[in-house]
Amino acid sequence: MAEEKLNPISLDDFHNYAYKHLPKMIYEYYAHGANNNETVEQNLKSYLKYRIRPRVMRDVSQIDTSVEVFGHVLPIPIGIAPVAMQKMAHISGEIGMAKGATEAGTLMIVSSFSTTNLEDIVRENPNAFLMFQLYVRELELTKSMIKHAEKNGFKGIVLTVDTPLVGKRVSDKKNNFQLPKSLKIETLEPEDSDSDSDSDSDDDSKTVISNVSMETVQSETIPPLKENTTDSLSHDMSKSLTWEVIKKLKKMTKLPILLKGILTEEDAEIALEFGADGIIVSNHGGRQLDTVCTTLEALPEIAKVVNKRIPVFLDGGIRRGSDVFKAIALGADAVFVGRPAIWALNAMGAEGVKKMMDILTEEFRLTMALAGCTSIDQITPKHIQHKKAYISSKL
Ligand SMILES: Cc1cc2nc3c(=O)[nH]c(=O)nc-3n(C[C@H](O)[C@H](O)[C@H](O)COP(=O)(O)O)c2cc1C
Ligand SMILES: CCCCC(=O)C(=O)O
Repeated sequence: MAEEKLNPISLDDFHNYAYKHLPKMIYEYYAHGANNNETVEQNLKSYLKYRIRPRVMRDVSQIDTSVEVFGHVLPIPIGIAPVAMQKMAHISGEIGMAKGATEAGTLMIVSSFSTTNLEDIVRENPNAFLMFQLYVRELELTKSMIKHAEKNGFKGIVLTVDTPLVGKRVSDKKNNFQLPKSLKIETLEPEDSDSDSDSDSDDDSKTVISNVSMETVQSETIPPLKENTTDSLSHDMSKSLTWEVIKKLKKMTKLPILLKGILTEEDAEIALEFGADGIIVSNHGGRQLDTVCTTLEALPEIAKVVNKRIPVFLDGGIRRGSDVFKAIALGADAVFVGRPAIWALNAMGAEGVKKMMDILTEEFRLTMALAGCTSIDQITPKHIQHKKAYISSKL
């Protein structure tokens, strides 16, 4: 019997679909996090700890949800976070994701674990607004990945700073997670041509970008690349990153460099000192260190210390328009979604991604209207309150 076409009303509908249709190993790779999944759950729950303080009688007949991000006006303050290996979710993979994002008019960050090469993503989506997520590896490969992104018109480099080692992914170990053999990480091949590897004469091709020699890294009990487990796929990611890397990256590219995975005001301050162009407050969707603070909890101290000097974004647990509203009220310039985009891609390909963004946008627009805000800059900390403030000590 032909299956009925999904008619999603909320983001949960895409998730339910993916839960039913994806093989367990793939579903759990996408859905789960590190250790007990505590942070995965708390990321979601933290939005419910805040109540909206709506203002009324404000003529909300016209609502402007647009926002400017690095000189690009986006119709909505919601982009797509980098998620690895998207062809496991849908045959169209990163091409379908970029198509859905572009049709929604928004930005997609392509993972450096992309199962589609950058040329193909861009050829199929010439108008896409794309940034490239970087895991630092050996110097020449890192440089070549950045040049490759530049050559393909990417508009920013998103350096992930929370993954010197991959978190303990219990489900992946139980399921013996492997990228299916028919798929490949397409972004890890060094450029065959014009990587201007000899442009910086002080570079040593044997060095990882962060002081440790590649030979040292190889000798640190790194398993040979026989399998496509997350551990083997990540075997050459730098474990010795320090802040100095930002200076090195800035010499390699003029593109804005955003740091993804900042959770404290101390690190936000250092990020500014080292010239970061943007911060993404992220705990990697709960996949790295379990029981860290949720991103909504971390946001206010970071927004305060940054004080609008560079944009501050947030990802983690955004599932409803009211979540977007709360993150903006606490200081985010815009937010990103990870898993919801994967579930939507799985259910309906590019069309699903566009539909998911439309649903989230409509919920966000409605939240703005019912809270009395007609533009993003009208959303302030006064529009939300921690629920504790409403609960008397007797309750
Ligand atoms: C399956 C999966 C793969 C991910 N892959 C990457 C990645 O390659 N690089 C990265 O920086 N973050 C990666 N992330 C983290 C996301 O960019 C983002 O921080 C997180 O998914 C946000 O939480 P959400 O899924 O609740 O929206 C991944 C997340 C998931 C769920
Ligand atoms: C080795 C990491 C793989 C991609 C990733 O960042 C994730 O699965 O969270």
